[in-house]
Amino acid sequence: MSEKVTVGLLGLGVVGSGVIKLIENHQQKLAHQLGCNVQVKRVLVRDLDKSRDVDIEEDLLTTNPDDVLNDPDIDVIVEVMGGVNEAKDYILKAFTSKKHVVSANKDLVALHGPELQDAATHNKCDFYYEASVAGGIPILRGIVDGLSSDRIQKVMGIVNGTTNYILTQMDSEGVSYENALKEAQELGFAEADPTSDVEGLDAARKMAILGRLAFSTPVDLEDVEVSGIKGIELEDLQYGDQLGYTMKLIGYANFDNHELEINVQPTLLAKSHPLAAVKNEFNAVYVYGDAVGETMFYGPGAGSLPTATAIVSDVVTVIKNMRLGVTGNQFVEPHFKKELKTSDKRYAQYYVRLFAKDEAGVFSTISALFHDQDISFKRILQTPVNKGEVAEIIFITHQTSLENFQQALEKLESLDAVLEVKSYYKVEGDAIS
Ligand SMILES: NC(=O)C1=CN([C@@H]2O[C@H](COP(=O)(O)OP(=O)(O)OC[C@H]3O[C@@H](n4cnc5c(N)ncnc54)[C@H](OP(=O)(O)O)[C@@H]3O)[C@@H](O)[C@H]2O)C=CC1
Ligand SMILES: N[C@@H](CC=O)C(=O)O
Repeated sequence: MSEKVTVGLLGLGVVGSGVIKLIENHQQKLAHQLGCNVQVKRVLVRDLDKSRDVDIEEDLLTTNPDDVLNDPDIDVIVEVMGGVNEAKDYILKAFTSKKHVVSANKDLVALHGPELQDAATHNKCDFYYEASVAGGIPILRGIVDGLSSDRIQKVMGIVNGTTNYILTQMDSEGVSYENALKEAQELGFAEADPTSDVEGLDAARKMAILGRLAFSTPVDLEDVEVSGIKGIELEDLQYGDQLGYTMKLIGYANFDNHELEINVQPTLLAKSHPLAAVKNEFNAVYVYGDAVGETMFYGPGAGSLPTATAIVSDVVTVIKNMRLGVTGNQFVEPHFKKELKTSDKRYAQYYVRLFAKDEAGVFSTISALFHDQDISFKRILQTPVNKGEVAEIIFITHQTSLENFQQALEKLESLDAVLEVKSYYKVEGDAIS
């Protein structure tokens, strides 16, 4: 193998700048472990005149993708431009030109990962995308290599740094939702359009990728039920806190008997739960395997250098494969068929907050209604508001099927005494009361 391996970069934003810095700053270590230098040869950007967060020779930059994709000297393409269609085209072109690809693009991998993998295999190229899930945490390697001998049953994670940052800032610093989001954007955690962060879609994409790899089953993005953090009110965080819970946007995937439950939703976690301690832009993924039991992977889930670490580590793997004359990937050939779990088989506890007329017997009516659905309450708070005319009632249920909970909720909303069901969230773990 030659004395240097050349990289073509597609994108020089938050992550791309980190890749340049990391390759430069760790050149000695990289050369030592690889026996060759790693050099970035061309960089695709949209705007040549934009000021950059990194020192880079001007003539490395280009707005013509062919300058990168058709350069015969470039061995590895690093795609950190984001978006779906153009990025997909460029990656397919790279494979056709027999170039290996490393990508951070979860939007693309969640939607077209299997197709891109097929193209990579067909062209005998590597395709790695560690940075697409949980930024700097080597979770895909952890699952595909570290736990390859085990049968993974459950994956639960905080996989979006932006929403975790917002919830932490709202909860512990009393910062408003809008200001916390602005800070997350300024710090470079949020996507170019942060809607996908706050509406849970970014986390859903990561859960689709995790689900595929953890359970060796095909998981489509549409399989993931999603709700985001937009509607969460400060009151829910405060009542949650009072009851011993912390609000987190949780990605949840469970696979047993070929039945898959996979979703992303705001969840009240018992403060004793290991994921409850994960703050700000940090991510953590909890993996439960048949043999290993509980494991947790923790670290920065977004940001320039943490994400660059995952990317450059993928580049190192590619170069090691080149040296060995083999190709590799993060892919696990799906060998289990799956059905999505129906609501009668999905069990959880729930938090409900509602306003009701503050009249005699109202709470026993509500409790009887839930009892009829086989649901009992484990914690209750009741506060008079509006000079005692209205009661704000908060309760947490014991475990119930989603089907029973949804039916109870529907009946609750039609009760005369109930003025408004304000919010309801899944609850995970047991708070110490
Ligand atoms: N930010 C983060 O913490 C993380 C991001 N990711 C993923 O990494 C990828 C990059 O994210 P990030 O660095 O934050 O994004 P940025 O928006 O900061 O950077 C995107 C870069 O790509 C260039 N670019 C975008 N579209 C085109 C195009 N059509 N043609 C040429 N150049 C283009 C932009 O050029 P120009 O600068 O000229 O505008 C810019 O340099 C995304 O897929 C993201 O989801 C993954 C993990 C963490
Ligand atoms: N916007 C994403 C960036 C990393 O994937 C996040 O906030 O986690």
